[in-house]
Amino acid sequence: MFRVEQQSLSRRQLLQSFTEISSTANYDNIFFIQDAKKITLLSTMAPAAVIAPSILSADFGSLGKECSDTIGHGADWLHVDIMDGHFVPNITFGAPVVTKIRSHVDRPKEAFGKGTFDCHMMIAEPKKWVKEFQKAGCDLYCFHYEAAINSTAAESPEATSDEKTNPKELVKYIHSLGMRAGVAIKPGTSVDVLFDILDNPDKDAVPDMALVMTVEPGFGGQKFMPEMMPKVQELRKRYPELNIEVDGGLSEKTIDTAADAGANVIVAGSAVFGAQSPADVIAKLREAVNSRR
Ligand SMILES: O=C(CO)[C@@H](O)[C@H](O)COP(=O)(O)O
Repeated sequence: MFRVEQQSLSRRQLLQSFTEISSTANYDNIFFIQDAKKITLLSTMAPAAVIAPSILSADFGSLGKECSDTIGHGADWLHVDIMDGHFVPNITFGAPVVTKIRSHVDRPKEAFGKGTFDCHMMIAEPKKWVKEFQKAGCDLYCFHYEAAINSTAAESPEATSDEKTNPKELVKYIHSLGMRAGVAIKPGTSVDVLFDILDNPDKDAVPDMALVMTVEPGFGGQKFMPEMMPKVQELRKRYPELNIEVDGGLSEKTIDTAADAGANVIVAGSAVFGAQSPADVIAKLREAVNSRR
């Protein structure tokens, strides 16, 4: 008869026999299925910190160099804010600029590796631009739930469609083009909308990351909204291994609140690009997250 058991004292020794487990595993969150003969590991560890500076706060006059310098300062990913002036009241840049800056940063060697371009698509028609951004070198295409459900399912800027975009189908489409997928929610959107998307038994349709906005999307340098933390806590409770990204107002002052709630992917624009030592800020943000694993 199988039973699920949470080990206490012997947990660490037990885990050391699983050679594939890293020595930094969070031993508190590990569950096993155990019977007389065998013990099977069910769940490993909370995901490690990922620091993703938002290049919205970089010097756009030398964006390529800003990107390579930021990776050199220890950033894991670059958070690339794409704004269309419709979904948000600001405009940044499109795929041609992403193509140019991509050549300044080595492509990640593995999924979610160093150099990942985390494209945060604050655009009204997310399905239309998937192929363009894939060609430009985007690794992780993160669209807004609110934009998807209010937009059409046309697959290119030239195409038209009356059909509405289904977020699950959009995730599948992004995956089919070899990218990772993220789904973002604005401050006014309930976290509940993500559960149906994340609980899908069709794994191709399940996003690789959830982004909880901690400011209204559109501009850098805004004040962090701690009232968004219950959304992060709920996601972390339900999905211990999910990449949960927070974006807006993250700094050395607010990181503890976000890390306590369970966020592991930290976007920071003005805090990194406005710092005397971006490397120190990146290291402190990372330490705050990893110290809670
Ligand atoms: O998506 C956005 C704004 O819409 C963010 O990525 C900001 O660029 C973050 O900037 P800071 O709040 O960290 O300065």
